[in-house]
Amino acid sequence: MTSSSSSLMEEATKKVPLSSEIKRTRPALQYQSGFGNHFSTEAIPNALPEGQNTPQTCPYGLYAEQLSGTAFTVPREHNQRSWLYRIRPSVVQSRFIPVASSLSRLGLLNKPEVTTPAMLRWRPLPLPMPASDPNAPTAAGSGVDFVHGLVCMMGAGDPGSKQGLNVFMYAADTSMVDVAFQNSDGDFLVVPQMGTLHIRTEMGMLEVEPREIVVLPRGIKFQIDVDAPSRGYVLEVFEGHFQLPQLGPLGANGLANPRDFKYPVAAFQDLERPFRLLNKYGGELFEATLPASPFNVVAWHGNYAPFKYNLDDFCCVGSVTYDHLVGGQEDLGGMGLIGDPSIFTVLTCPSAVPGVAVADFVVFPPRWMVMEHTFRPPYYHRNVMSEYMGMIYGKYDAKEGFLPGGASLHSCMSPHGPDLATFEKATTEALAPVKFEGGLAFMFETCYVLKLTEWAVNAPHLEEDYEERCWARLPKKFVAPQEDGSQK
Ligand SMILES: O=C(O)Cc1cc(O)ccc1O
Ligand SMILES: [Fe+2]
Repeated sequence: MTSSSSSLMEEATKKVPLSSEIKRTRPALQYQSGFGNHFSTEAIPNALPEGQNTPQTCPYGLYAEQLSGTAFTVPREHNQRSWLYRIRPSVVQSRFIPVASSLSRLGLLNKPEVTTPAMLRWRPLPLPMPASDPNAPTAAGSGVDFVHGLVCMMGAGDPGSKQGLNVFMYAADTSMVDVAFQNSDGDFLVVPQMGTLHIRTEMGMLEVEPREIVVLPRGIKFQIDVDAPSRGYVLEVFEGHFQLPQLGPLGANGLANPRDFKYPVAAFQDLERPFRLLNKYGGELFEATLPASPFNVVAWHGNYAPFKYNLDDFCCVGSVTYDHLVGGQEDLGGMGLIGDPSIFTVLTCPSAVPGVAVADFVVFPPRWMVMEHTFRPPYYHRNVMSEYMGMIYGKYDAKEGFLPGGASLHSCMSPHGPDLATFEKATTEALAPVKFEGGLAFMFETCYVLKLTEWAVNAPHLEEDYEERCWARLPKKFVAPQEDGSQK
Protein backbone atom coordinates (compact mmCIF):
# COMPACT_ATOMS: atom_id res chain seq x y z
CA MET A 1 0.00 0.00 0.00
CA THR A 2 1.36 3.46 -0.84
CA SER A 3 1.83 5.91 2.02
CA SER A 4 -0.77 8.23 0.52
CA SER A 5 -3.38 5.49 0.41
CA SER A 6 -2.60 4.41 3.98
CA SER A 7 -3.05 7.96 5.23
CA LEU A 8 -6.28 8.15 3.25
CA MET A 9 -7.38 4.99 5.02
CA GLU A 10 -6.61 6.52 8.41
CA GLU A 11 -8.70 9.48 7.35
CA ALA A 12 -11.50 7.09 6.51
CA THR A 13 -11.62 5.55 9.96
CA LYS A 14 -12.35 8.92 11.51
CA LYS A 15 -15.74 10.52 11.76
CA VAL A 16 -15.08 13.49 9.49
CA PRO A 17 -17.00 16.73 9.92
CA LEU A 18 -19.53 17.53 7.22
CA SER A 19 -18.35 20.34 4.98
CA SER A 20 -21.22 22.42 6.34
CA GLU A 21 -19.30 22.22 9.65
CA ILE A 22 -15.99 23.39 8.13
CA LYS A 23 -14.93 26.06 5.68
CA ARG A 24 -16.88 25.75 2.47
CA THR A 25 -15.31 26.03 -0.96
CA ARG A 26 -18.59 26.17 -2.87
CA PRO A 27 -21.75 28.11 -2.10
CA ALA A 28 -24.17 26.24 0.15
CA LEU A 29 -27.02 24.66 -1.77
CA GLN A 30 -30.68 25.09 -1.01
CA TYR A 31 -33.07 22.19 -0.70
CA GLN A 32 -36.77 21.52 -0.29
CA SER A 33 -37.69 19.01 2.38
CA GLY A 34 -40.14 16.22 3.04
CA PHE A 35 -40.08 12.63 1.83
CA GLY A 36 -42.31 12.03 -1.21
CA ASN A 37 -43.76 15.53 -1.27
CA HIS A 38 -45.22 17.10 -4.40
CA PHE A 39 -42.76 19.92 -4.98
CA SER A 40 -42.98 23.03 -7.15
CA THR A 41 -39.75 24.86 -7.91
CA GLU A 42 -38.63 27.44 -10.45
CA ALA A 43 -35.20 28.90 -11.12
CA ILE A 44 -36.83 31.87 -12.88
CA PRO A 45 -39.98 33.37 -11.34
CA ASN A 46 -43.18 32.30 -13.11
CA ALA A 47 -41.49 29.64 -15.24
CA LEU A 48 -44.04 27.05 -14.06
CA PRO A 49 -47.32 27.20 -16.01
CA GLU A 50 -50.25 28.32 -13.88
CA GLY A 51 -53.14 25.96 -13.32
CA GLN A 52 -52.26 23.33 -15.94
CA ASN A 53 -49.36 21.12 -17.03
CA THR A 54 -49.44 21.53 -20.81
CA PRO A 55 -50.55 24.99 -21.87
CA GLN A 56 -50.52 25.75 -25.60
CA THR A 57 -47.23 27.53 -25.05
CA CYS A 58 -45.16 27.48 -21.87
CA PRO A 59 -43.65 30.52 -20.15
CA TYR A 60 -40.31 31.74 -21.57
CA GLY A 61 -40.60 29.41 -24.58
CA LEU A 62 -39.91 26.32 -22.46
CA TYR A 63 -40.95 22.83 -23.50
CA ALA A 64 -43.10 20.72 -21.16
CA GLU A 65 -41.98 17.11 -20.59
CA GLN A 66 -43.36 14.53 -18.18
CA LEU A 67 -41.03 12.00 -16.54
CA SER A 68 -42.87 8.96 -15.18
CA GLY A 69 -41.30 6.83 -12.47
CA THR A 70 -44.34 4.54 -12.20
CA ALA A 71 -46.91 3.34 -14.74
CA PHE A 72 -49.45 6.13 -15.42
CA THR A 73 -52.09 3.75 -14.16
CA VAL A 74 -50.83 2.75 -10.70
CA PRO A 75 -53.02 3.79 -7.76
CA ARG A 76 -52.67 7.42 -6.82
CA GLU A 77 -50.74 6.72 -3.59
CA HIS A 78 -47.99 4.96 -5.55
CA ASN A 79 -47.94 7.28 -8.56
CA GLN A 80 -44.63 9.07 -9.11
CA ARG A 81 -44.10 11.58 -11.89
CA SER A 82 -42.72 15.05 -12.43
CA TRP A 83 -43.35 17.74 -15.02
CA LEU A 84 -40.17 19.34 -16.32
CA TYR A 85 -40.13 22.71 -18.13
CA ARG A 86 -36.94 22.74 -20.15
CA ILE A 87 -35.04 24.68 -22.81
CA ARG A 88 -35.14 21.72 -25.24
CA PRO A 89 -37.03 18.46 -24.80
CA SER A 90 -35.02 15.28 -24.23
CA VAL A 91 -35.85 13.94 -27.71
CA VAL A 92 -33.29 16.29 -29.22
CA GLN A 93 -30.46 13.77 -29.29
CA SER A 94 -28.66 11.52 -31.78
CA ARG A 95 -29.42 7.81 -32.09
CA PHE A 96 -28.30 5.70 -29.12
CA ILE A 97 -25.44 3.43 -30.15
CA PRO A 98 -23.68 0.75 -28.07
CA VAL A 99 -20.60 2.12 -26.38
CA ALA A 100 -17.32 1.16 -28.07
CA SER A 101 -15.61 -2.02 -26.89
CA SER A 102 -12.77 -0.19 -25.11
CA LEU A 103 -15.38 1.23 -22.76
CA SER A 104 -17.20 -2.07 -22.38
CA ARG A 105 -14.41 -3.08 -19.99
CA LEU A 106 -16.25 -0.84 -17.55
CA GLY A 107 -16.76 -2.56 -14.21
CA LEU A 108 -20.24 -1.11 -14.34
CA LEU A 109 -21.11 -3.79 -16.89
CA ASN A 110 -19.67 -6.76 -14.97
CA LYS A 111 -22.23 -9.56 -14.96
CA PRO A 112 -23.09 -11.38 -11.73
CA GLU A 113 -22.57 -15.00 -12.75
CA VAL A 114 -20.69 -16.75 -9.93
CA THR A 115 -22.78 -18.76 -7.46
CA THR A 116 -21.30 -19.31 -4.01
CA PRO A 117 -22.70 -19.47 -0.49
CA ALA A 118 -19.25 -18.57 0.96
CA MET A 119 -19.06 -15.87 3.58
CA LEU A 120 -16.94 -13.21 1.94
CA ARG A 121 -15.24 -10.02 2.99
CA TRP A 122 -13.31 -7.46 1.01
CA ARG A 123 -10.70 -5.02 2.28
CA PRO A 124 -11.27 -1.39 1.19
CA LEU A 125 -11.73 -0.90 -2.52
CA PRO A 126 -8.44 0.52 -3.88
CA LEU A 127 -8.62 4.16 -4.85
CA PRO A 128 -7.67 5.32 -8.33
CA MET A 129 -3.92 5.76 -8.49
CA PRO A 130 -2.74 9.34 -7.97
CA ALA A 131 -0.80 11.01 -10.80
CA SER A 132 2.36 10.87 -8.69
CA ASP A 133 2.22 7.07 -8.61
CA PRO A 134 4.67 5.68 -11.23
CA ASN A 135 2.14 2.92 -11.99
CA ALA A 136 -0.66 5.39 -12.75
CA PRO A 137 -2.03 4.69 -16.23
CA THR A 138 -1.72 8.26 -17.50
CA ALA A 139 0.63 11.08 -16.61
CA ALA A 140 -2.38 13.27 -15.90
CA GLY A 141 -3.56 10.94 -13.15
CA SER A 142 -6.01 8.10 -13.28
CA GLY A 143 -8.84 10.19 -14.68
CA VAL A 144 -11.55 7.87 -13.40
CA ASP A 145 -14.94 9.53 -13.08
CA PHE A 146 -17.95 8.22 -11.14
CA VAL A 147 -19.38 6.19 -14.04
CA HIS A 148 -16.04 4.68 -15.02
CA GLY A 149 -15.23 4.07 -11.34
CA LEU A 150 -18.36 1.96 -10.75
CA VAL A 151 -17.73 -1.74 -10.47
CA CYS A 152 -20.49 -4.32 -10.16
CA MET A 153 -19.83 -6.70 -7.25
CA MET A 154 -22.98 -8.81 -7.25
CA GLY A 155 -26.58 -8.89 -8.28
CA ALA A 156 -29.70 -10.91 -8.95
CA GLY A 157 -32.54 -10.88 -11.43
CA ASP A 158 -32.69 -8.98 -14.64
CA PRO A 159 -33.35 -5.34 -15.48
CA GLY A 160 -35.23 -6.54 -18.59
CA SER A 161 -37.95 -8.12 -16.51
CA LYS A 162 -37.71 -5.38 -13.87
CA GLN A 163 -36.83 -7.81 -11.10
CA GLY A 164 -33.79 -7.85 -8.89
CA LEU A 165 -30.89 -5.62 -8.01
CA ASN A 166 -27.17 -4.95 -8.33
CA VAL A 167 -24.58 -3.91 -5.77
CA PHE A 168 -21.71 -1.72 -6.98
CA MET A 169 -18.78 0.04 -5.43
CA TYR A 170 -17.13 3.09 -6.90
CA ALA A 171 -13.73 4.74 -6.63
CA ALA A 172 -13.26 7.95 -8.58
CA ASP A 173 -10.98 10.94 -8.64
CA THR A 174 -12.20 12.93 -11.64
CA SER A 175 -15.31 14.94 -12.44
CA MET A 176 -17.64 14.14 -15.32
CA VAL A 177 -17.11 16.81 -17.97
CA ASP A 178 -19.74 17.47 -20.65
CA VAL A 179 -21.18 14.03 -20.06
CA ALA A 180 -24.41 12.99 -18.40
CA PHE A 181 -25.44 9.54 -17.19
CA GLN A 182 -28.92 8.07 -17.33
CA ASN A 183 -29.76 4.74 -15.74
CA SER A 184 -32.84 3.28 -17.39
CA ASP A 185 -32.50 0.04 -15.39
CA GLY A 186 -33.48 1.18 -11.93
CA ASP A 187 -32.95 3.47 -8.97
CA PHE A 188 -29.49 4.09 -7.52
CA LEU A 189 -29.03 4.49 -3.77
CA VAL A 190 -25.51 5.90 -3.31
CA VAL A 191 -23.63 5.67 0.00
CA PRO A 192 -20.44 7.78 -0.14
CA GLN A 193 -17.69 6.57 2.16
CA MET A 194 -14.97 9.03 1.15
CA GLY A 195 -15.17 12.32 -0.73
CA THR A 196 -18.06 14.67 -1.39
CA LEU A 197 -20.20 14.10 -4.48
CA HIS A 198 -21.39 17.27 -6.21
CA ILE A 199 -24.33 15.99 -8.20
CA ARG A 200 -26.01 17.94 -10.96
CA THR A 201 -29.37 16.44 -11.91
CA GLU A 202 -32.20 17.47 -14.19
CA MET A 203 -34.05 18.63 -11.05
CA GLY A 204 -31.12 20.61 -9.60
CA MET A 205 -27.98 20.18 -7.52
CA LEU A 206 -27.24 17.98 -4.53
CA GLU A 207 -24.09 17.86 -2.45
CA VAL A 208 -23.65 14.51 -0.73
CA GLU A 209 -20.95 13.69 1.79
CA PRO A 210 -19.97 10.58 3.72
CA ARG A 211 -22.67 9.97 6.38
CA GLU A 212 -25.24 11.17 3.86
CA ILE A 213 -26.91 9.07 1.16
CA VAL A 214 -28.58 10.00 -2.10
CA VAL A 215 -31.24 8.28 -4.19
CA LEU A 216 -31.09 8.88 -7.95
CA PRO A 217 -34.30 7.43 -9.36
CA ARG A 218 -34.48 5.60 -12.69
CA GLY A 219 -34.07 7.75 -15.77
CA ILE A 220 -33.08 11.03 -14.12
CA LYS A 221 -29.92 12.29 -15.81
CA PHE A 222 -27.03 13.23 -13.59
CA GLN A 223 -23.41 14.32 -13.65
CA ILE A 224 -21.03 14.02 -10.70
CA ASP A 225 -18.11 16.26 -9.77
CA VAL A 226 -15.56 15.18 -7.19
CA ASP A 227 -12.85 17.31 -5.66
CA ALA A 228 -10.82 14.53 -4.01
CA PRO A 229 -10.45 10.75 -4.28
CA SER A 230 -13.93 9.46 -3.62
CA ARG A 231 -15.27 6.05 -2.80
CA GLY A 232 -18.55 4.46 -1.84
CA TYR A 233 -21.30 1.94 -2.42
CA VAL A 234 -24.29 1.82 -4.75
CA LEU A 235 -27.45 -0.26 -4.52
CA GLU A 236 -29.46 -0.46 -7.73
CA VAL A 237 -33.02 -1.80 -7.62
CA PHE A 238 -34.70 -2.84 -10.87
CA GLU A 239 -38.19 -2.88 -9.39
CA GLY A 240 -40.20 -0.44 -7.33
CA HIS A 241 -38.86 2.57 -5.52
CA PHE A 242 -37.47 3.28 -2.08
CA GLN A 243 -39.99 4.24 0.56
CA LEU A 244 -39.99 4.84 4.29
CA PRO A 245 -40.67 1.72 6.34
CA GLN A 246 -43.91 1.35 8.25
CA LEU A 247 -43.52 2.36 11.88
CA GLY A 248 -45.83 -0.30 13.33
CA PRO A 249 -45.98 -0.02 17.11
CA LEU A 250 -43.48 2.85 17.16
CA GLY A 251 -46.25 5.24 16.24
CA ALA A 252 -46.03 8.43 14.24
CA ASN A 253 -42.34 9.28 14.53
CA GLY A 254 -38.88 7.80 14.62
CA LEU A 255 -36.34 6.03 12.40
CA ALA A 256 -35.82 8.27 9.36
CA ASN A 257 -38.22 11.20 9.76
CA PRO A 258 -39.80 12.47 6.52
CA ARG A 259 -38.80 16.10 7.02
CA ASP A 260 -35.10 15.25 6.99
CA PHE A 261 -35.14 14.17 3.33
CA LYS A 262 -33.83 16.94 1.07
CA TYR A 263 -34.76 17.50 -2.57
CA PRO A 264 -33.05 19.88 -5.01
CA VAL A 265 -34.46 23.20 -6.16
CA ALA A 266 -34.60 23.86 -9.90
CA ALA A 267 -31.24 24.96 -11.33
CA PHE A 268 -30.41 25.00 -15.02
CA GLN A 269 -27.55 25.38 -17.46
CA ASP A 270 -28.07 27.12 -20.79
CA LEU A 271 -24.95 25.63 -22.36
CA GLU A 272 -24.97 25.31 -26.14
CA ARG A 273 -22.15 22.84 -26.67
CA PRO A 274 -22.14 19.10 -27.38
CA PHE A 275 -22.74 16.77 -24.46
CA ARG A 276 -22.45 12.97 -24.35
CA LEU A 277 -25.31 11.06 -22.82
CA LEU A 278 -24.37 7.63 -21.42
CA ASN A 279 -27.36 5.38 -20.89
CA LYS A 280 -27.30 2.12 -18.93
CA TYR A 281 -30.12 0.15 -20.50
CA GLY A 282 -30.76 -3.57 -20.06
CA GLY A 283 -27.41 -3.95 -18.32
CA GLU A 284 -25.53 -2.57 -21.36
CA LEU A 285 -24.18 0.88 -22.05
CA PHE A 286 -25.27 3.17 -24.88
CA GLU A 287 -24.25 6.63 -25.91
CA ALA A 288 -25.90 9.53 -27.75
CA THR A 289 -24.82 13.06 -28.51
CA LEU A 290 -26.80 16.07 -27.36
CA PRO A 291 -26.48 19.55 -28.88
CA ALA A 292 -26.51 21.22 -25.45
CA SER A 293 -26.50 20.52 -21.75
CA PRO A 294 -29.38 18.24 -20.70
CA PHE A 295 -29.40 20.04 -17.34
CA ASN A 296 -31.73 22.63 -18.84
CA VAL A 297 -34.80 22.31 -16.63
CA VAL A 298 -35.80 25.82 -15.57
CA ALA A 299 -38.74 24.72 -13.43
CA TRP A 300 -40.37 21.49 -12.34
CA HIS A 301 -43.15 20.15 -10.22
CA GLY A 302 -44.02 16.69 -9.01
CA ASN A 303 -42.94 13.89 -6.72
CA TYR A 304 -40.39 12.02 -8.88
CA ALA A 305 -37.01 13.50 -8.03
CA PRO A 306 -33.65 12.68 -6.45
CA PHE A 307 -33.19 13.20 -2.74
CA LYS A 308 -30.58 13.00 -0.01
CA TYR A 309 -30.62 12.13 3.68
CA ASN A 310 -28.13 12.63 6.49
CA LEU A 311 -27.72 9.39 8.46
CA ASP A 312 -26.92 11.43 11.58
CA ASP A 313 -30.63 12.34 11.57
CA PHE A 314 -31.68 8.69 12.01
CA CYS A 315 -33.68 8.24 15.23
CA CYS A 316 -32.54 4.84 16.40
CA VAL A 317 -34.81 2.58 18.42
CA GLY A 318 -33.67 -0.44 20.39
CA SER A 319 -34.20 -2.63 23.40
CA VAL A 320 -34.26 -0.83 26.73
CA THR A 321 -34.77 -4.00 28.74
CA TYR A 322 -33.15 -7.19 27.49
CA ASP A 323 -32.07 -9.01 24.28
CA HIS A 324 -30.69 -7.71 21.03
CA LEU A 325 -33.60 -6.57 18.87
CA VAL A 326 -33.60 -5.92 15.18
CA GLY A 327 -37.32 -5.95 14.55
CA GLY A 328 -39.56 -7.74 12.17
CA GLN A 329 -43.12 -8.03 11.11
CA GLU A 330 -45.66 -6.93 13.62
CA ASP A 331 -49.09 -8.44 13.93
CA LEU A 332 -51.03 -5.79 15.73
CA GLY A 333 -53.80 -7.65 17.54
CA GLY A 334 -55.87 -8.72 14.55
CA MET A 335 -55.08 -5.60 12.54
CA GLY A 336 -53.13 -7.82 10.20
CA LEU A 337 -49.53 -7.91 9.20
CA ILE A 338 -47.73 -4.66 8.94
CA GLY A 339 -44.89 -5.04 6.48
CA ASP A 340 -42.49 -3.68 9.02
CA PRO A 341 -38.82 -4.31 8.40
CA SER A 342 -35.94 -3.96 10.79
CA ILE A 343 -35.87 -1.16 13.36
CA PHE A 344 -32.62 -0.06 11.71
CA THR A 345 -34.20 0.41 8.27
CA VAL A 346 -33.76 3.84 6.69
CA LEU A 347 -35.44 3.06 3.37
CA THR A 348 -37.09 -0.02 1.97
CA CYS A 349 -37.90 -1.11 -1.54
CA PRO A 350 -40.76 -3.52 -0.94
CA SER A 351 -41.55 -6.61 -2.99
CA ALA A 352 -45.12 -7.70 -3.68
CA VAL A 353 -45.01 -9.89 -0.54
CA PRO A 354 -45.83 -7.94 2.65
CA GLY A 355 -42.76 -7.57 4.87
CA VAL A 356 -40.34 -8.97 2.25
CA ALA A 357 -38.03 -6.43 0.67
CA VAL A 358 -36.40 -6.36 -2.72
CA ALA A 359 -33.88 -4.40 -0.67
CA ASP A 360 -33.73 -2.69 2.69
CA PHE A 361 -31.12 -0.05 3.42
CA VAL A 362 -30.27 -0.50 7.09
CA VAL A 363 -27.82 1.40 9.33
CA PHE A 364 -26.01 0.55 12.56
CA PRO A 365 -25.38 4.02 13.94
CA PRO A 366 -23.86 5.22 17.20
CA ARG A 367 -26.39 4.49 19.95
CA TRP A 368 -26.80 3.66 23.58
CA MET A 369 -26.64 0.00 24.60
CA VAL A 370 -28.45 -0.62 27.86
CA MET A 371 -29.77 -4.15 27.65
CA GLU A 372 -29.43 -6.15 30.88
CA HIS A 373 -28.21 -9.78 31.19
CA THR A 374 -27.85 -9.81 27.39
CA PHE A 375 -25.29 -10.73 24.77
CA ARG A 376 -25.32 -7.29 23.20
CA PRO A 377 -23.61 -7.60 19.80
CA PRO A 378 -25.47 -8.94 16.76
CA TYR A 379 -26.15 -12.60 17.59
CA TYR A 380 -25.02 -15.61 15.56
CA HIS A 381 -27.56 -16.26 12.88
CA ARG A 382 -28.49 -17.59 9.47
CA ASN A 383 -30.95 -15.56 7.46
CA VAL A 384 -33.24 -16.29 4.54
CA MET A 385 -32.39 -12.77 3.34
CA SER A 386 -28.90 -12.03 1.95
CA GLU A 387 -26.86 -9.42 3.78
CA TYR A 388 -24.31 -7.18 2.08
CA MET A 389 -22.57 -4.84 4.52
CA GLY A 390 -20.38 -1.79 4.14
CA MET A 391 -18.55 0.49 6.55
CA ILE A 392 -18.69 4.30 6.35
CA TYR A 393 -16.32 5.10 9.20
CA GLY A 394 -14.88 3.51 12.33
CA LYS A 395 -15.51 -0.04 13.55
CA TYR A 396 -18.42 -2.46 13.53
CA ASP A 397 -19.61 -3.77 16.89
CA ALA A 398 -19.39 -7.44 15.86
CA LYS A 399 -16.03 -7.68 14.14
CA GLU A 400 -12.45 -6.59 13.97
CA GLY A 401 -10.98 -5.97 10.54
CA PHE A 402 -14.15 -4.76 8.85
CA LEU A 403 -12.74 -1.54 7.46
CA PRO A 404 -14.23 1.65 6.04
CA GLY A 405 -14.50 1.18 2.28
CA GLY A 406 -14.56 -2.60 2.74
CA ALA A 407 -17.56 -4.90 2.39
CA SER A 408 -18.90 -8.27 3.41
CA LEU A 409 -21.50 -10.68 2.09
CA HIS A 410 -23.41 -13.21 4.15
CA SER A 411 -25.76 -14.87 1.72
CA CYS A 412 -29.07 -16.65 2.15
CA MET A 413 -28.69 -19.17 5.01
CA SER A 414 -24.92 -18.67 5.33
CA PRO A 415 -23.86 -18.42 8.97
CA HIS A 416 -22.30 -15.33 10.49
CA GLY A 417 -22.00 -13.39 13.72
CA PRO A 418 -19.44 -11.92 16.08
CA ASP A 419 -15.78 -12.85 15.81
CA LEU A 420 -13.87 -14.44 18.69
CA ALA A 421 -12.66 -11.17 20.23
CA THR A 422 -16.15 -9.70 20.20
CA PHE A 423 -17.64 -12.88 21.68
CA GLU A 424 -15.07 -12.93 24.50
CA LYS A 425 -15.65 -9.28 25.34
CA ALA A 426 -19.43 -9.46 25.12
CA THR A 427 -19.64 -12.50 27.39
CA THR A 428 -17.36 -11.12 30.10
CA GLU A 429 -17.87 -7.34 30.21
CA ALA A 430 -19.84 -5.61 32.96
CA LEU A 431 -23.17 -4.58 31.46
CA ALA A 432 -23.28 -0.91 32.36
CA PRO A 433 -25.08 1.39 29.93
CA VAL A 434 -22.54 2.26 27.24
CA LYS A 435 -22.69 4.45 24.22
CA PHE A 436 -21.53 2.63 21.10
CA GLU A 437 -19.78 5.39 19.22
CA GLY A 438 -17.34 3.28 17.31
CA GLY A 439 -18.58 3.72 13.79
CA LEU A 440 -21.26 3.67 11.17
CA ALA A 441 -21.93 0.46 9.26
CA PHE A 442 -24.79 -0.25 6.92
CA MET A 443 -26.46 -3.17 5.20
CA PHE A 444 -28.21 -3.81 1.92
CA GLU A 445 -30.52 -6.70 2.76
CA THR A 446 -32.33 -8.49 -0.02
CA CYS A 447 -34.75 -11.37 -0.52
CA TYR A 448 -32.86 -12.34 -3.68
CA VAL A 449 -30.07 -14.90 -3.81
CA LEU A 450 -27.14 -12.92 -5.12
CA LYS A 451 -24.57 -14.00 -7.69
CA LEU A 452 -21.13 -12.45 -7.67
CA THR A 453 -19.14 -11.04 -10.54
CA GLU A 454 -15.86 -12.70 -11.54
CA TRP A 455 -14.27 -9.39 -10.63
CA ALA A 456 -15.54 -9.55 -7.05
CA VAL A 457 -14.42 -13.13 -6.43
CA ASN A 458 -10.98 -12.60 -8.00
CA ALA A 459 -10.32 -9.12 -6.59
CA PRO A 460 -6.96 -8.86 -4.82
CA HIS A 461 -8.66 -7.15 -1.91
CA LEU A 462 -10.91 -10.18 -1.23
CA GLU A 463 -9.87 -11.62 2.15
CA GLU A 464 -8.79 -15.22 1.60
CA ASP A 465 -8.95 -16.16 5.27
CA TYR A 466 -12.15 -14.42 6.40
CA GLU A 467 -13.92 -17.40 8.03
CA GLU A 468 -10.65 -18.63 9.50
CA ARG A 469 -9.77 -15.26 10.92
CA CYS A 470 -13.12 -14.46 12.48
CA TRP A 471 -14.62 -17.69 13.69
CA ALA A 472 -12.31 -20.76 13.45
CA ARG A 473 -10.92 -20.23 16.96
CA LEU A 474 -14.29 -19.94 18.70
CA PRO A 475 -13.74 -22.55 21.40
CA LYS A 476 -15.93 -25.40 22.45
CA LYS A 477 -17.36 -24.24 25.75
CA PHE A 478 -19.88 -26.98 26.26
CA VAL A 479 -19.65 -28.82 29.52
CA ALA A 480 -21.81 -31.94 29.67
CA PRO A 481 -23.68 -32.47 32.93
CA GLN A 482 -22.43 -35.15 35.35
CA GLU A 483 -24.37 -38.43 35.56
CA ASP A 484 -26.28 -37.00 38.53
CA GLY A 485 -27.35 -34.02 36.42
CA SER A 486 -25.06 -31.52 38.14
CA GLN A 487 -22.70 -29.27 36.23
CA LYS A 488 -18.92 -29.69 36.55
O1 LIG B 1 -25.11 -9.81 10.58
C1 LIG B 1 -24.89 -8.63 10.86
O2 LIG B 1 -23.82 -8.26 11.38
C2 LIG B 1 -26.00 -7.62 10.65
C3 LIG B 1 -27.00 -7.74 11.71
C4 LIG B 1 -26.92 -6.96 12.81
C5 LIG B 1 -27.81 -7.08 13.82
O3 LIG B 1 -27.69 -6.29 14.90
C6 LIG B 1 -28.80 -8.06 13.76
C7 LIG B 1 -28.91 -8.85 12.62
C8 LIG B 1 -28.00 -8.70 11.60
O4 LIG B 1 -28.06 -9.45 10.49
FE1 LIG C 1 -26.68 -10.74 9.73
